[in-house]
Amino acid sequence: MKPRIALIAHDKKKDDIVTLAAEYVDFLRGCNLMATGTTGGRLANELGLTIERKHSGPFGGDLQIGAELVMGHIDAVIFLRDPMTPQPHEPDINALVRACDVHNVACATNVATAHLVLSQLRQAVRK
Ligand SMILES: O=C(CO)COP(=O)(O)O
Repeated sequence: MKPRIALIAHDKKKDDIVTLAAEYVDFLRGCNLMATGTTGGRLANELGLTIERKHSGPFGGDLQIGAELVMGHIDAVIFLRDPMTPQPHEPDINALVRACDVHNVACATNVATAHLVLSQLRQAVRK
């Protein structure tokens, strides 16, 4: 079965998520991808990935992805948060990360962990 991966990045981390996704683009093309609105737009436009785009994060996109996760529709979350900038929708961000912990879904919140998660998933698909 195709891995189902959610991709999210705060504004100052969007270049990082595009760079990260570019490194795994062949693998990601074979996944079912979901993203918050602006992140998904960049990944689609710049890498040609097919992604189900939810609302932008501050408008409920994190919550929409959280709801999908709670329903068992997501295998891993790559969520490059910006720890240096306050976000207006901090409760939504915390809700999504908490839902990952409640449901034991892998959640990478920085690039180093994202590499570990993506390379492991890619390896599992190759087997
Ligand atoms: O704010 C976000 C996550 O909390 C990301 O939303 P966008 O991808 O729409 O910028």
